[in-house]
Amino acid sequence: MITLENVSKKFNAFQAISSVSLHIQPGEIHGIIGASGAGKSTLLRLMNLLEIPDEGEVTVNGHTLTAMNSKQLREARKSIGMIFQHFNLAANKTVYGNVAVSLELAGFPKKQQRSRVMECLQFVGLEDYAQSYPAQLSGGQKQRVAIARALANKPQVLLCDEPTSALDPRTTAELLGVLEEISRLGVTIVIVSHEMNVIKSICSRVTVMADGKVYDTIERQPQGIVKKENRAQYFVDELKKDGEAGDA
Ligand SMILES: Nc1ncnc2c1ncn2[C@@H]1O[C@H](COP(=O)(O)OP(=O)(O)OP(=O)(O)O)[C@@H](O)[C@H]1O
Repeated sequence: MITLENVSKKFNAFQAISSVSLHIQPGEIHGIIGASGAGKSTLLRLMNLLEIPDEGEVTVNGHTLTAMNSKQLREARKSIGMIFQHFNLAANKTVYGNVAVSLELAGFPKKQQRSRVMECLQFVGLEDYAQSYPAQLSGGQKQRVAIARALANKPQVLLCDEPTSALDPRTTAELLGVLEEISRLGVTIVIVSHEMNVIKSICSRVTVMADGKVYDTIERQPQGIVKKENRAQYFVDELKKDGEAGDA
């Protein structure tokens, strides 16, 4: 679904990505993990050409993005959604407006916009918040709006850059559940995270990055998402665990 062939990227003299080749299969949830500065976010941004590689080829769903002109690239990007750590919502637009704008930019037929926006908000459980503004929402709800926006154009690929890093553990688990549902729709998901529990819970293949290179790619059985019904108890349980480790 996504193929990088010998992709490199420099920022001034700094080699952020060095000749990376990677193949992400259709329908998988692929994790990218590594130390801070290893090049994870840059690698993700190379997959939709938010960063233009200095060398190498990027192909998504059979289309070589690196061979496209800007008009062709705009068209190809409709099939690639993206979400970010800090949600990147427009503060002056309602929840509805934030989702609608991605349809407008993509030239989606006006008459069908309303039903598509509401369908996406329903998918993420926010249909009652259509007229709210981002400032009125929790972090988890904001990320759901960002997901609804990313899904509006029915992408085949969803790129996620540290999607849960600003969220508490319970909200993280709920968000990962939403990503699993999206995966079940057949969308290929790539998720950059420095949180090992996030990667372990939903990823079936994981690329470990180090110094701008692929250190290894691991196939694994996702552990599943541990959902805690009682948010306060989650914190108590975690703190007690730490105490036990200290006593040992
Ligand atoms: N636009 C940019 N201009 C200059 N340097 C950059 C730019 N973007 C990234 N870098 C540098 O490239 C390296 C890789 O950055 P990247 O954000 O991809 O790493 P990361 O593994 O995602 O790190 P983190 O987990 O801290 O977000 C870092 O040293 C970073 O400072």
